Amino acid sequence: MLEPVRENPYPDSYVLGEGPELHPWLKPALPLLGSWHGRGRGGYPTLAEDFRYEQEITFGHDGRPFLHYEARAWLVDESGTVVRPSGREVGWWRVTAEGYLEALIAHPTGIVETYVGQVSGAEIEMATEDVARTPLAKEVTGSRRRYTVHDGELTIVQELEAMGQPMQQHLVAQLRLREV
Ligand code: HEM
Repeated sequence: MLEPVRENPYPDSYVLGEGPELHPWLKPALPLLGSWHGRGRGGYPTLAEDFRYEQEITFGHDGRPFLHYEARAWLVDESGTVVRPSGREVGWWRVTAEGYLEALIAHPTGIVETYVGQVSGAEIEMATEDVARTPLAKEVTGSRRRYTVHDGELTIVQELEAMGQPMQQHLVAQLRLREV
């Protein structure tokens, strides 16, 4: 018989003041903490049509100087009716005292991106250092992201260099913090 195992003593926290104390290096990224929910629009020159989506994003921490990140999106039509699941990604955002940021983001589409960027005030900018792809993945060669928190709203603009196209916008979304 196996000994009973205790509960994980280091659960992630998504709310400031609950769970482990926030690592001081994460202070610049503090506005991101929590669970966000909102809507976006996207398109790309290789696609026949633009699209709309809804998205939920969570940023949590376990007291160490990195954020656990997860984002899930699903397509909706013009009237807001749910169409099907879409982009999904998980990762780690590593932040230093100076607000330097390194992120690792993995996609179920066979792509892993590493980013470097900067957290300054309520704005985060990052660009890919590397994009690794499995043999079946689509050709993505680079990406840039900007996250801005203003008046309780998180705006995300994402540019993509893929399918032989130059870097240009694929996604823009606005989200609000959701109580957990
Ligand atoms: C909110 C997240 C995202 C949503 C809602 C989204 C949505 C879409 C949609 C609807 C398409 C058209 C094909 C289809 O119907 O599935 C598409 C294509 C594509 N997306 Fe995204 N996407 C997201 C994130 C990403 C990310 C993070 C990347 C890169 C890592 C990416 C790269 C691509 C590529 C390469 C294509 C294919 C273009 C082509 O086949 O010509 N997408 N996306």
